Amino acid sequence: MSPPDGSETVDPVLAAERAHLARAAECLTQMRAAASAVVDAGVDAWASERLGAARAERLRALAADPGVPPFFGRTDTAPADTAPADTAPADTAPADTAPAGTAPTGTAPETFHIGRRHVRDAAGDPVVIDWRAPISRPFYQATAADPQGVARRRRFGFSGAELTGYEDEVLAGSSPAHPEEKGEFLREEIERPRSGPMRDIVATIQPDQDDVVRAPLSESICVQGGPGTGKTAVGLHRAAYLLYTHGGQLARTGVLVVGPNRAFLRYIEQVLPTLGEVDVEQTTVADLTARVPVRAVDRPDAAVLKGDARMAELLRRALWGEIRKPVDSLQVPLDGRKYRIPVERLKRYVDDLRRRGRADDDQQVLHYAAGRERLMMVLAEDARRQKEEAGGSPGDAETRRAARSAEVRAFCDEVWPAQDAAGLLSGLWSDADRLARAARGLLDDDEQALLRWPVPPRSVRTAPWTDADAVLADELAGLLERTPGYGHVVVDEAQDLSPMQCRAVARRLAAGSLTVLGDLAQATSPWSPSDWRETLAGLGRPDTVVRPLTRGYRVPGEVLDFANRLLPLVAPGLLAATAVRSDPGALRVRPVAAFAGPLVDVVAELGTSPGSIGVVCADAAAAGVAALLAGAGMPAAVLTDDGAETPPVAVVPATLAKGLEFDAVVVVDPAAIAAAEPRGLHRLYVVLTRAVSTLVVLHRDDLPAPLSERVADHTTL
Ligand SMILES: Nc1ncnc2c1ncn2[C@@H]1O[C@H](COP(=O)(O)OP(=O)(O)OP(=O)(O)O)[C@@H](O)[C@H]1O
Repeated sequence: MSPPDGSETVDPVLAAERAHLARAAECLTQMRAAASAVVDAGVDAWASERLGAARAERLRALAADPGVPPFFGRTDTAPADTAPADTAPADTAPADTAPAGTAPTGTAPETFHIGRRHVRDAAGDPVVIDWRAPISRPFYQATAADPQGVARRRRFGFSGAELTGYEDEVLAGSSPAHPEEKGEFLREEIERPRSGPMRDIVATIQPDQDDVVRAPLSESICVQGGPGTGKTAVGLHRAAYLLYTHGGQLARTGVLVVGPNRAFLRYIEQVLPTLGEVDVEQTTVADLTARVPVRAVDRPDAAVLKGDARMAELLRRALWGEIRKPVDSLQVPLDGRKYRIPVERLKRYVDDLRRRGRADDDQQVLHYAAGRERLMMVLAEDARRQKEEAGGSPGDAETRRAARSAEVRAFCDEVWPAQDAAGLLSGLWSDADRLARAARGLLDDDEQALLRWPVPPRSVRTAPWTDADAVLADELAGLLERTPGYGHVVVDEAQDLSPMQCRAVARRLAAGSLTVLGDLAQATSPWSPSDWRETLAGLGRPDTVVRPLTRGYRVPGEVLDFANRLLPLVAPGLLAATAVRSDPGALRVRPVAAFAGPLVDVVAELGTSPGSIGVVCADAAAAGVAALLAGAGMPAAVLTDDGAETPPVAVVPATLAKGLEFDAVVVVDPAAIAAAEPRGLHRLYVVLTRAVSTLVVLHRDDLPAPLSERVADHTTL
């Protein structure tokens, strides 16, 4: 490590790097001034508005957060046989013109400072290279065995915006890095106390993570990774990378990030803006499918059934079953006369269109609502043909009028009635015969009974809609009309998606690609798969390659090993993640006679160290735990799923803990967490893997079997 800031000796390297930092900040200020000074002279109002929006966008992208330094790393290239000079940073070379992905060798040494965004000087020469540019890749990928043209990699340490130190790794033409230096920055970065939302990991992305981040846009990827292996971080950085690399294409089609709940979204939502990407839509499946006002909760067996893939066929039948066979001929008015279409021809028209609604490809299929419109036009065109055959020449406007005529409308209302998703679903749940027709051969009588409302609601709006109903209404909406798709979708905690939720995400995919993130060992929903095939097929990308991430960054080894004892029970055969850090004091397992006193003591003690605190307990206990801690004068409150701010001491209902992390975690009554739901051990596995620095487990009852072995080793309180 370099001398810390304020040491007696003035390190010339540090001084030179600080000068470069100041220069980069100055150049960024100039870039911002130049962007805001552009005027839209000589353009019309529309173009001016567009340019204004583009400029605002560019200004937002350039807005420097004073806490975020313009660069975090540097690579020095050198001719293959030349050792790097340990001197001040040379002026950066025109890095953008270097060959993609490799630093040049056999040429004069070059220096590239790597930062969150590109910074150039007044002459247009790069001062900082965007981390996503091809030339930045060796910063993440180079090793002593494969230096990729990099002679030395330098990582910078900051305190706020002030550059306080650096760590060098000599890669080419020399021995590997000094062992005591390598990895220090990674450890410090991980252990920096959390005081708010999730941070980006752009300075320390690891090679296996970088492979996922930079995979081509055309490639759909499924990342299976144990707790804290960086799946969420990698998915978000991939979104940022793709937007940088395929900006034009993705600006049109968009990128969507789907997370499990609003508490999780709130935790991750700042990562992409910090990386300069403000236009990514981040949402939950519930918000994506909010087609009906949810005001009720399904019985567990009903929820399971409503998430089942059979529901897709049931709904398809229910909707297309609304179409009736024409029973009589039709008179279509055109230009003052009526033209008769015989019933056989009407049947053929309807059948042809109905067949086109069966195609599997959502992009090719004729959607129900479009089919109705099409039928109106087909009928009007039939009349037009008849008139032409009789020597007339009706125009387009007349034909369109015929398509809208009362006669044609009445016919379509009868034969191909207009539908809306909520109304149709309400009809199914209220009308046993209608449901039975759609469910024939798919669901037995008991299953149908599970779906029906005991009392028909007074109106569609006030019906007892549930989350699972919303997903079904979204499926129907997707049959009625084409759902707009995104160019790339990142879906997190995907192991929990029901088959019907998978379909809802797949509908948003259009022709785009997918990044699926998840961990089968953390699967807590009733649909949880034992391998990824089913989920990937449900998401419409069955050929997606599954890539493992196995290095655990969040959780210290002692804690991860403890939680991993559950793995043979929760996910037999799954490769366990191994922690990159170890801390013998990180795990404390403490048997207690009652929770109240020890809990208050432990939280008070943890509160003396900086960082976030999460107290995780069974959902039913959360209010009581929060009241207890608040009563003892602590800033504790229950974490909610409405996206509200996380309290300083967050009392986390176990079912909300997924995806979250805290510097210190207290797990209260693990036996109650495990007993609270059918996949309670999976939930416990999630809960035990949320701590970055310290995990305290308070238990009154025996711990689940694999956890109680040798547990005395960790009983330190
Ligand atoms: N390369 C890295 N450098 C620094 N920190 C990292 C790195 N990779 C992951 N982390 C940190 O480790 C923690 C866990 O990452 P993340 O939440 O993305 O993991 P995950 O695999 O999604 O976990 P889980 O499945 O348990 O929710 C985060 O604080 C993240 O910032």
